Amino acid sequence: MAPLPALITRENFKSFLESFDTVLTDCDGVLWHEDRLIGQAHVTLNTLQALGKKVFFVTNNSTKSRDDYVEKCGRLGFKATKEDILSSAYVLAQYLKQQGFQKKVYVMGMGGIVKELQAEGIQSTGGEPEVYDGGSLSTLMDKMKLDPDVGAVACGFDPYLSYLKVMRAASYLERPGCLFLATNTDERFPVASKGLVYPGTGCVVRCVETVAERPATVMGKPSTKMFSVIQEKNSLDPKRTLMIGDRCNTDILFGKNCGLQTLVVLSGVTTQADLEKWAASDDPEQHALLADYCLTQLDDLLAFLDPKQEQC
Ligand SMILES: C[C@H](OP(=O)(O)O)C(=O)O
Ligand SMILES: [Mg+2]
Repeated sequence: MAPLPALITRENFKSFLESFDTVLTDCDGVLWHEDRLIGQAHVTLNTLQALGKKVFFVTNNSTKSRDDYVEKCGRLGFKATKEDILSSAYVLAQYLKQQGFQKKVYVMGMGGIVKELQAEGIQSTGGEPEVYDGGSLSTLMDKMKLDPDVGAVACGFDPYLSYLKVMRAASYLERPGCLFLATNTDERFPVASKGLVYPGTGCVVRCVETVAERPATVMGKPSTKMFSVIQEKNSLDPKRTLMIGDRCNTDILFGKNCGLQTLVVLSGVTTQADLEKWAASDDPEQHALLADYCLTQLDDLLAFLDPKQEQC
């Protein structure tokens, strides 16, 4: 057994608010679902910023560049500069920069990865559809040409996942020293409608890992790399930093791996039933998924915050 996350109430709100200086907030499932704002998440963060809290946006979503996220945040009413945004695509490009990587990257993913690599002067190939045309495997082998300059494979969310792309990635990974990087391994996107399930980046990464017979190095949450990149330009006190997320095996685990306070919201993938299952378990790995605090959704805080910052 383990204690459930504490609900934030009028009684404990003041001590909660005074316990942190910085917020790291997840995006999909906390702030928005694709392009749809979740409640008044923007008013909540803007109010916290007006109270002097520093806010960083930390997303495993590699489909967009930081510039794209600055535009999205502005459009949805959030206050964010490029320096406030950490995406898994940005962390991947920083990782290769720190490795002094000079070759080319084969990208299974979208524009976010390509743009962040370009920003660091790193060349890439891939990033577009490659569809199997029904030919024999030997025909495929004859037709497939590999780029001699590729020295790394980067797997991100790729809606054009295909047999040929997995074949290409795994073939590059046969090369001695070829790096194998993944932006994240989230199993699903936190968008559920009409009983449909939206596969996340995890299916792309696990597919290539299976064929390559080797694990990828994961850049996004729960890895602490995202926090290390923030700390290169800031000196945050982990104990006075709050991580807010909707997925416990990435966001909350990331917060715990970095020594942060953690708050889970139930507006994304995690449900109250999940929390009760993990709390009732005897498995320490399930206990590790339990956050310090819980809210149904982020803007529940507005019940205690006055958007005009007149504290109750
Ligand atoms: C859903 C997740 O994005 P995040 O919740 O980290 O913003 C992802 O892109 O797989
Ligand atoms: Mg999320």
